Amino acid sequence: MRVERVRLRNFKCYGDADLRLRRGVTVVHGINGSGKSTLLEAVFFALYGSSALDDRTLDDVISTGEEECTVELDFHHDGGDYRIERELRLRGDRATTTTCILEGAGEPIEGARDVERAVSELLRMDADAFVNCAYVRQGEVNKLIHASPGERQDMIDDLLQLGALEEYRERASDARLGVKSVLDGQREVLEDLQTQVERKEDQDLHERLNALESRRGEVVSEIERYESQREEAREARESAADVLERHEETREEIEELEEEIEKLRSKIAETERKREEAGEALRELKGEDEGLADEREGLLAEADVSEIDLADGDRDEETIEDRVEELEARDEALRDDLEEVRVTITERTGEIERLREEATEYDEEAAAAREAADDLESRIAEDVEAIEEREGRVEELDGEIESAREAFADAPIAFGESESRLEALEDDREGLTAELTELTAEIRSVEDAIEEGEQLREAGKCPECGQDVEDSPHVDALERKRERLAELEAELSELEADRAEIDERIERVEDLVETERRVDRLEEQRESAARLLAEKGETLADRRDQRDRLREEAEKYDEEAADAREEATDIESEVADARSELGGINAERGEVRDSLETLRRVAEIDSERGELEGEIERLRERRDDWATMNEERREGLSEKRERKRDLESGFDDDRIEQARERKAEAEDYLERVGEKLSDLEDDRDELQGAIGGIEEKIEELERLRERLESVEVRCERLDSLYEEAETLQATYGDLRAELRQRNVSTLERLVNETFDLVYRNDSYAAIDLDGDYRLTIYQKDGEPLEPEQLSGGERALFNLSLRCAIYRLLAEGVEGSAPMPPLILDEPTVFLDSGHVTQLVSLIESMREIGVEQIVVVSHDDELVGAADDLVAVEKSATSNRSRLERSAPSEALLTSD
Ligand SMILES: Nc1ncnc2c1ncn2[C@@H]1O[C@H](COP(=O)(O)OP(=O)(O)OP(=O)(O)O)[C@@H](O)[C@H]1O
Ligand SMILES: [Zn+2]
Repeated sequence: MRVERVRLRNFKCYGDADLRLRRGVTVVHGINGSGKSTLLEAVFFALYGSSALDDRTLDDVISTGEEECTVELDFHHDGGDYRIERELRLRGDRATTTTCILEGAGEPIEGARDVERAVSELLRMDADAFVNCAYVRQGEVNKLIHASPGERQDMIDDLLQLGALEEYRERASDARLGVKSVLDGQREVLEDLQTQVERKEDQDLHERLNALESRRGEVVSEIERYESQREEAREARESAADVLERHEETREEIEELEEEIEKLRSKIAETERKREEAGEALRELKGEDEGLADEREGLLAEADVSEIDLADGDRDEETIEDRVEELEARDEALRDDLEEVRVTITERTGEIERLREEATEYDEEAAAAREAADDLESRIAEDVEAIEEREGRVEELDGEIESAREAFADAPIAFGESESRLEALEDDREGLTAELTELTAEIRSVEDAIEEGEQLREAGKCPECGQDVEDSPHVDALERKRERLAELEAELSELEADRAEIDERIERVEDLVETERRVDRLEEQRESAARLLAEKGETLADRRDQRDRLREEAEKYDEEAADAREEATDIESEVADARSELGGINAERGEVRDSLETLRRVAEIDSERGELEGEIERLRERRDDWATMNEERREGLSEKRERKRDLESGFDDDRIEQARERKAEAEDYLERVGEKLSDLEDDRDELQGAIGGIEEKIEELERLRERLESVEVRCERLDSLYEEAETLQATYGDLRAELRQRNVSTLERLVNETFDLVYRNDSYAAIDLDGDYRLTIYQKDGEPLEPEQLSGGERALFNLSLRCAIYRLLAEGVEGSAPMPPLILDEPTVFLDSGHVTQLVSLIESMREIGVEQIVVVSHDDELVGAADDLVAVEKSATSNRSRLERSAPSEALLTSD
């Protein structure tokens, strides 16, 4: 067998992992707790399910915090490819297997139990055998050595398939013991039956039976005798009783007859009385009928129903009914007409009222229109007045404007120019004022110069340059300055005259400006007055139109009112007609109703008379019946009287006395014989019981004999069965011992060879394996050692050697070869020093050589790592706490050596 691929999801510490394994040695390494062992466990779990979990449960397998987990395993075995898939799911806090399927040769197998059985058969190993042989779990390296010889024997026997023979031997032994216990039971039964038969045979049952039967015969014949006598006595008593009874009957009959005769007589009298009463009633009824006939005649005479023939005696009901129906129909029709006319009157009257109201409304409307027109008329007069007044105002304003404009007639400027003229004049005046100021200043400076010059002249100096005057060129300058002053003063007065003139003109122009503004204001006033005038004019025209329209409307309303009144009058005459029609209809209806009443009464009388006739007829019939009845009764009465006479004549008192005596005698005898008989019957029943008891005992004896015979036969058969089982058991035992002996010697040889290979240079000479798989190790000096006495490392190697030997035995085949499982070792080097690790490596090598296709080892050891064909690194992510797998080849050299 070879694992090809393991896929895990949520299996313990694995989230998602997928690992392909190859032939050869694969070493799985990684730090503590990274998930190495879990990987191997997963393979084991895939194959055997919960059997691989020891005392743990399925929910331990699912990663904590997850709900489900899957394990898939692909493997190759004995030429075929197989695949197992398991899926677990948490339900509450318990996990269950939801999918378990084994696919490979043939139909897929489903269900945990069937898959486990199939895998055990396929690998020839159940879960126990797998951990004893193929899978060395962590810390279990010494398992095979620590096991007791018995356990070891079981393990190895199972591996070599010898277990089955032991099982068969045990089954044969169970069968033998089963047969034995049945046989013992049957023998006890046999003995018991034999003593019972003997005891019964000693009791003389048949003789006792004969004696009892002859006594029973005697008692029975005596009973018969008494019974026949009793029968005779009974007959005698019966015949006497008969006579007495008949006598009693006759007496009773006579009494009965007397009673009946009395009863008949009173009934006849009663019926006769009823007949008379009926005659009286008949007479009364006839009188009533005659009265009704008279009434009918009277009614018909006074009623005017001549169109039909209703003479007395001709009581044609149908004719009357037809007539009544006819009249009712007429009444109905009249009622409808009446209703119609009434409705017409009501409607028409309503119409008249409505029309009159309408006329009044028209009158009101006309009055309102006239009033509105009059209103308008007075407003029109007011308007005319206002227009005239406004026209006067406009004229007034025109005059004012005209007179204001006249001011410009002799003015130098035209209307509208005054403002600009005023501005120009003011500019001129400003210019003149500036010239004047300048001139005044000049005059002042000339006057100053003249004054200075005069002072200098008085001092004899030149007024111009201060030199002596005589020689000064400036002596004449003073004179010129005086001339200049005169010139300037003349100029000044001229300018002052100009300014006075301009001032005067400004004053005049300012007046004109004022006039212009006034004209403007007046013109504005005039314009607004004219506009108002025009508006008034328009309003006046509108009002006149409206007034005319209102007057026209008033006239139209008058006409409408007149029309409505006329129509109302017309309808009034219609209503009067309808009222007279109503009177006519009512009168006719009264007549019809009277006729109807008469006819109905006639019909009533007819039906009453019909009833009376019926009653009269019935009474007559009953009277006749009563008469017949009484006749019959009278006949019965005479018969009964005759019968009574006959019976009274046949009485005989002596015979009756005799019969009484005989009856008393018979009764006395019967009493005595009854007692005797019951005693005898008791005797007989007792005898019968005793006979029954003995007969039963005889039958039981027969049955016991039969059973005894059959139990004897069964015991014989069980004896031979027991012998067969004994032989079978011995055969299986012998076969197993023989096979085991053969295996043991082979195994011993193989263990020695393997151990030799590992411990070649050490101090051990040989290993001895006896028939019960007891292991003994011999040192070189010939001393024996128990395996437990070896050192830890030695024990580990020894154990592996033993496993290796078992593999080789499997490989060489006991009964044909079995394909070998992979060797799976979890931390096998724990107890080994480096020298022995080397030996372990060579042991592994030798396993490969004998044909173990696949070896998977969990180890930290460098040497083992070095010897691997494939390396699988396991590491756990610190963040997700999930393990991860990575496969790598250790070196090219190792790969090529594969
Ligand atoms: N159901 C589970 N869900 C999650 N983690 C689990 C579950 N069961 C066990 N583990 C964890 O799996 C981890 C791996 O255990 P495993 O025995 O495979 O480690 P290892 O690599 O063989 O370590 P060592 O070298 O110590 O033998 C442990 O840390 C354990 O806590
Ligand atoms: Zn001078």
